[in-house]
Amino acid sequence: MCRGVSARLVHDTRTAGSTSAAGDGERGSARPAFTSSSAVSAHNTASVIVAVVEGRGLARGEVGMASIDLKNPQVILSQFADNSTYAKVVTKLKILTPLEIIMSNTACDAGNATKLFSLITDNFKNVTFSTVQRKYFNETKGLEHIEQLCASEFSTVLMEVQSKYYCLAAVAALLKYVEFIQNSVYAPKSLKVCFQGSEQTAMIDSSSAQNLELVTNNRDSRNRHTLFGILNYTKTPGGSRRLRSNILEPLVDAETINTRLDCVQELLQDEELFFSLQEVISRFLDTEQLLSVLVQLPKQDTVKAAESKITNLIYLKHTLELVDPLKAALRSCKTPLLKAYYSSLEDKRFGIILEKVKTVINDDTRYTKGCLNMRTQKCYAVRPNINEFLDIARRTYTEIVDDIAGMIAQLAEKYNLPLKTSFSSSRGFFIQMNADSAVLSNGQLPSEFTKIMKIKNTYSFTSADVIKMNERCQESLREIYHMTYLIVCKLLSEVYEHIHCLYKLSDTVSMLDMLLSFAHTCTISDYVRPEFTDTLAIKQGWHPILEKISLEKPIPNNTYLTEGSNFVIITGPNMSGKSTYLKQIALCQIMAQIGSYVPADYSSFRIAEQIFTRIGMDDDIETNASTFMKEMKEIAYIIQNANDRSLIIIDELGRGTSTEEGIGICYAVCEYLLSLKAFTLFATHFLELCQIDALYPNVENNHFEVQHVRSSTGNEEKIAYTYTLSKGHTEEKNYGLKAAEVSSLPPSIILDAKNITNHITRQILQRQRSTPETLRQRAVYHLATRLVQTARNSRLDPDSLRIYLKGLKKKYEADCPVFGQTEGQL
Ligand SMILES: Nc1ncnc2c1ncn2[C@@H]1O[C@H](COP(=O)(O)OP(=O)(O)OP(=O)(O)O)[C@@H](O)[C@H]1O
Repeated sequence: MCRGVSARLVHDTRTAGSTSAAGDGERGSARPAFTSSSAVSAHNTASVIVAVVEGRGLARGEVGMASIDLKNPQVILSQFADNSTYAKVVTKLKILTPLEIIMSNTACDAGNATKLFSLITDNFKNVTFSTVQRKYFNETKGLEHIEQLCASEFSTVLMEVQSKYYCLAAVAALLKYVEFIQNSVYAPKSLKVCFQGSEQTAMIDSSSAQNLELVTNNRDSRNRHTLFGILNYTKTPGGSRRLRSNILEPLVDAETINTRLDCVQELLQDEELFFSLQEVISRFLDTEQLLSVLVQLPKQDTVKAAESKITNLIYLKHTLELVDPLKAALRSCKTPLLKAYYSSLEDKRFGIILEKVKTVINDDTRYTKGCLNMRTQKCYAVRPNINEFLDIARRTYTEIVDDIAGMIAQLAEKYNLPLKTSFSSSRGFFIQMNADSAVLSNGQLPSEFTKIMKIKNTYSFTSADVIKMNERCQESLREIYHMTYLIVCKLLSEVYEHIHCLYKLSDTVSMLDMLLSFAHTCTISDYVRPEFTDTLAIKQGWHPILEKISLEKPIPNNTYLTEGSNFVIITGPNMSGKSTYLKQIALCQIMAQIGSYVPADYSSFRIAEQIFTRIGMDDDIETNASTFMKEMKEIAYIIQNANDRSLIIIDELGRGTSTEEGIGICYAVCEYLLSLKAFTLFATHFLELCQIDALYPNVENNHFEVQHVRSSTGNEEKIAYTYTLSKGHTEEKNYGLKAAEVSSLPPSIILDAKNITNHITRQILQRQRSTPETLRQRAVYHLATRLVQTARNSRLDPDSLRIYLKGLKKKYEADCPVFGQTEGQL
């Protein structure tokens, strides 16, 4: 075991289960030198293995990744330059939710872990972590693997990756590792391989995904009150996986998003299409997993491997038989994407495979629920007269099953008890009896019965004879499976060349499932189709998760951000609705960018390339970071990564330090963000910050209104929340003190606090009152930015536009220096 890893594992108090051995890892030789910590994965359903490798020396920071889903035979390669926080690597890994991460042993050589190694092991404490000798990260081998394993329709990926050494090195180690743990190899030309840079999707860092409760609820991980939970009406595992990954990585291409939205619209308008499609889609099994097993060639023929291949052939037949009904459901569709899916189903290979399958498999063999039913289907899957020994073995099996039933009937007669023959995959055949309808002598079952269990009012037990018969039954079943397996393998080898059409099918099914799910959500709540422009405008939008949680519909609010007004400060007393409003905007933006309708009366979005949030949460006890340090880290991350196309949500900043310092930090951060054209929404309790609009005319102040209601006695005043956003900053003063009054603080302290607060407020306001000069600058700025926008929207040719904009800049820069800076890139 690599010392670095073992040291860490002891430190992390994780169980260290080593499987290390030397050797070159070739087939038949000693195992490759893999070192693994056997920490149980938190994600029981996780099935993705990821290999990560980083360049050395000058290439440090260049990261290659390769992942494969054991339930979906798709290899995803990526390579990118990351900064010193390795935010991209961590975000990508969080999205993949790996079962296991593998890295080179040199990443933790002699206890000297690289920064990337430490970051990954710290961030993914519940994920199994393994190291592999560096020699397996071999880019030449990686390229060979891809050439050999990639299905021909995806082979253009070779052009994309042939000079991307790090992702090729990662894939070499990954495939070697999978061969080792699965004891199987992938069939030649069977894998879907694709390259994903980090550009085609919007980036949402992992803490923003957590703040916004995109896929996991912060209080209870099983709670469905997340964006994923409210959008997930999918019927297949593939559809649900697709929805989840889309939420975490929304699209950035408006055209693609609009083609999805067209489909959702058609599904909403055509009820028959919606219901017929939903009915067919819900009959599909996990097509991706099916493909995964079909393309793996076991290195040893075990009964388990045989049984699973037969099951998968039955699933394959079931899946192929759904192609025609799916086509029929899509026949009259109108939108381009649905039409494209319809044409993809016209692929002749579906028919060819099904015909071949039917020459060997009985027509009435199908996927059924219940383990005994499925066992019978597997036994009789192959047509009679293909192998006479198989036919004999099946007759024997039937006789044994009949004998067991006869034997239990005889026992029932002998003891005059209502005995039933039952079956479970773990016990095989056994006896069951309803306790209420049985009369037992001495209240005891006859001594012949063993392994007695009673659950509620049902007894389960067996007898020595039944056990013996079960063994005979298993023996004949093994024979049947073995002979069937040989026939199935021959059949599969004949259909392999056509099997890649299933990649298209699984893609079609998961996408249709996700789009149906979006349409389904709209039938439950009144969502609207979003538009994509240069403006973020939401009319009467509401928080989609709050709508599900609360009994009444949330109070809707408007949002408006545009280039000339791209920074909104939001103020209001505690509990007035600021955080909810901020999260609602980010959630609507994500919903729009995945092709879903959004909770609003009207909505228009500017595509966001990155969505950042800094939302005040409790201290992170786990990482022992103080509130303040956590805030600083999060804000530093935003500053390092934000660009002109970002959406930035900041919910309070500078809380963990003194007020003056807090205001200072907020002010400096705002000024930096104001130098970008990003859309920023900033909620704060520091009312001093609202004065920044005097200097920066692209800043808008909004606040949440509250009302003051007198109690019936007229002695007390209470705050009533309206959750309604209004222009300007809040006029509410000392609401913290009002909250303190309700607490048990002594009245003398509250009185002192009020006096001191009033004094400081007067001083600050005097210093910051707007001068006539700043008011004039604001007016000039508004006029100039409006002129810029009008010119941009006009049909001026690029040269004339450039000259006109230059002229504007020259004319207004002297009167309003801020205009010169913010519109400097005219
Ligand atoms: N638009 C709305 N409609 C109905 N209820 C709302 C709305 N917005 C917020 N609420 C309710 O008010 C509660 C408090 O809202 P929120 O946490 O957003 O306030 P806040 O202003 O951020 O408070 P603080 O400043 O203390 O963080 C929410 O939990 C929610 O139940």
